[in-house]
Amino acid sequence: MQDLSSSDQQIDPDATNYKKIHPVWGQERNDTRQKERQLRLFAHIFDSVNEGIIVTDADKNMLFINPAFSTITGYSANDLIGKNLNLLHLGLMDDAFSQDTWRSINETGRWQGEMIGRRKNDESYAECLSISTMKNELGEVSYYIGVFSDISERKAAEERVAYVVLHDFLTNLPNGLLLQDRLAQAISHAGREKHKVAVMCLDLDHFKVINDMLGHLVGDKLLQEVARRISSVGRASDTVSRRGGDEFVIILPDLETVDDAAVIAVKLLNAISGLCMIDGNEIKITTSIGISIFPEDGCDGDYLIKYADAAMYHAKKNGRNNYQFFTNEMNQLALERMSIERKLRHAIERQEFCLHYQPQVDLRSGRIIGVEALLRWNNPETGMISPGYFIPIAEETGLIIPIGEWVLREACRQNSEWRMLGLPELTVAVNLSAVQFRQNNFGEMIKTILCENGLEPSALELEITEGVVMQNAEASIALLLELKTMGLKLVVDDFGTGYSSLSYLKRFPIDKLKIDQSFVRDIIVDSDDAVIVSTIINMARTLKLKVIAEGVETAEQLSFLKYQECDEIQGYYFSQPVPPEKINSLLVSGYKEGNQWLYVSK
Ligand SMILES: Nc1nc2c(ncn2[C@@H]2O[C@@H]3COP(=O)(O)O[C@H]4[C@@H](O)[C@H](n5cnc6c(=O)[nH]c(N)nc65)O[C@@H]4COP(=O)(O)O[C@H]3[C@H]2O)c(=O)[nH]1
Repeated sequence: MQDLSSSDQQIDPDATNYKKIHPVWGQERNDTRQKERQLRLFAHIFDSVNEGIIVTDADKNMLFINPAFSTITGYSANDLIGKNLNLLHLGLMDDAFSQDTWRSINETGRWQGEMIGRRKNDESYAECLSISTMKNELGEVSYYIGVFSDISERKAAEERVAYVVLHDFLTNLPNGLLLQDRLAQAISHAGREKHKVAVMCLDLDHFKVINDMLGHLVGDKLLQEVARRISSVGRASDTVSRRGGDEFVIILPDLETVDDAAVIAVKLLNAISGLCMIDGNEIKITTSIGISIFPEDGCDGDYLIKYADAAMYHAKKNGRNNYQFFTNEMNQLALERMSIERKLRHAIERQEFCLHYQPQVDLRSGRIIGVEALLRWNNPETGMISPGYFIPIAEETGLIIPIGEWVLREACRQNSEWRMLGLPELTVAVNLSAVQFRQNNFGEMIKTILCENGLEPSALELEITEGVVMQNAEASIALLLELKTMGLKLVVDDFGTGYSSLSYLKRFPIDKLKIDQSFVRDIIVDSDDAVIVSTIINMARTLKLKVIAEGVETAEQLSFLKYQECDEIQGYYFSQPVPPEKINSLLVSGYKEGNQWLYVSK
């Protein structure tokens, strides 16, 4: 114990003799010895604990410190004794603390809390401190006793955890959780100051394609570079956060006018759209931005983000690389989507779905050799709803899983019914969404459905769009192989719109390419499209794949495709998608009016 008041201790020379001669004094001597032992024990505790201990007099002049105090703070007893406490704990002695806390310590006799201390080398540290008083017989404070531990490491660990919980690991930007908190603060502050807050949702254009083509490592570096560019625009008080994927949300607090947000949006578009060099790849990226404004569009943070998201969606539809402010019309669209989603949840059980079938014709024989099943939704309140509208909603909400299974089951049931009627054998092609394609046990489900309907696998063709197959090409190859091994036929749909490389095409275990109708539409008037179509046909031939052209509407388109030796066609020229009973008659009579093109099935 470092006793700094230099109190002297008297040592008893022979306690035993004393006790023999003066029994009462002997008792007193015993008590004194016990007290001495106790004192030594307390001194030992004082010296050996890990907590720092400091004792001051009533004027806060330091009297004692223990060794742990020196270890933690770096101060020796000589540095401190006789000096005032304010030398050490600036926080402890500042105005606010002294007024409130010292009063409370004097009244209640104790206080505990966390504060920042300062070591001798001027480094600050976090400590957990408790102060108690020792009073005299008159109730006046004689000593203050402070006991504290250094909690800097624990605090740093807590701060690290809090940081990880609130930040995005890839870009170190605030994540969605911190964003919500900052947005709530920005709204309440702007509400008081009668200012505006802008919420911006940014989504990179075609990021998925870059990620797929150049790999995730490049994709990640690109996101880091974009995060850096976004953060370089605007003020320090703005919050730039990453919500996941290639989506960023920015909060601009305390704006005077809506125009200020437009100015920042333009700066962001420019900042992001410069060329990026990543691992030797020159990448040009653009972004689409949606903006909502507090208080004009609403006062609820979640809604403001949703509205900015809806506006961003609009910017994408508007040709990308632009910004859009949220409007009530967009709100209307968002509400409409929500209502469709609600209705879609009950469409299967309410038997509102049916399939129409569009014939696929072999150009050499002129026969219908297959049909494509196309989903139709007839809702009693809204009437017919186009699959182009509701399928994306079903995909986003996951409803495509039960709906897709219903389509597969119904298409196989219908095919089996046609065969039982003795009609020519057809393959039925069914469209698959990305979510279905990557669904667990998808192969098993198809096996069960085929088995239930007594169909061999070659009676079913699965159409998967080029974009879906290329999303994760290596994983797609494995999935396609599994389906191919089962004996199913596989078609790459909308071919030409994606970014398939020849090397991948060679490795995909597919049977057929379906040329997207956007190329077929203009083959007669647009020489570029004509070249694309004839190239795809030649490439398919080289790779020993069949090729089908969709969206054939005119005799001229048909002649061109025949001349290019395309294998199959599908389109309004021969037939629109029709209910199944119409297919029965087409299979039997199989002709097109005007006799320009005559098909017979048998
Ligand atoms: N202008 C023109 N259009 C033609 C012609 N021939 C066929 N079409 C239309 O083109 C679309 C072809 O289907 P898709 O590209 O797979 O595109 C489909 C497909 O992506 C999706 N879809 C339809 N049914 C299903 C389904 O059961 N599951 C999934 N996942 N998607 C489906 O919805 C999309 C739109 O389907 P639909 O509205 O039925 O539209 C169909 C069809 O009616 C033509 O000569 N000219």
